[in-house]
Amino acid sequence: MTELEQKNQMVALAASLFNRGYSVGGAGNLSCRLDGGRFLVTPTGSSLGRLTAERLSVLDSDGNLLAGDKPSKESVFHLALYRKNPACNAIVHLHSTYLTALSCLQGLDPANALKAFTPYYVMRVGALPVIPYYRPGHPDIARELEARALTGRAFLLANHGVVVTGSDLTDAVDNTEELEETARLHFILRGENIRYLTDDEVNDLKNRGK
Ligand SMILES: O=C(CO)COP(=O)(O)O
Ligand SMILES: [Zn+2]
Repeated sequence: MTELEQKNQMVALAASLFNRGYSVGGAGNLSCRLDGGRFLVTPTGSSLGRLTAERLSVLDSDGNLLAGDKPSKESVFHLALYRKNPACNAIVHLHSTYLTALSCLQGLDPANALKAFTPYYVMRVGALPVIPYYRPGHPDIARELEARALTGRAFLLANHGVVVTGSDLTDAVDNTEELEETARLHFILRGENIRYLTDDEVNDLKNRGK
């Protein structure tokens, strides 16, 4: 894909998320790797529904702005995840409704906030570790994510939202949609007697991939 195609893809996927209610206002940010060790990040304060290719931020690996508007205040944690995990090529951060609701609950298992009850959750995400609360843009979010970068594909930011990685931007978006749907089902099924997948069933899915 050319750089312009990557930019146009980010604009289109962000608009698709916005138009289906996965983000509201100026919340959330997306990023992906570009060639030459550079990164494409959504500008700070921008609505995911109204991005333009020319204004997307292009950063070097130290976070210096090479082109476009001022980058997301969360670009520090995006860059930390890329630095630590070479398999991560794209990141989606959202305040989507059901995952954010989940992030506000007391007593979540810090190792996994969502126990598996459907196969696609296991195949795309697997587990959802919880990062303690820090204000948006706080540098310690990057430190916490970096420490867990190799242990999973998605992370719940307490009282804030979610961070989801992928092998490319469409993969990261697909992982995010699957995860948000799983959180929605979690709330729909609250109070019901759920049959969770067994450890054997989960391991069988992990060995097969997507
Ligand atoms: O979700 C956000 C902060 O956590 C949005 O911040 P930015 O507008 O700087 O990307
Ligand atoms: Zn946020």
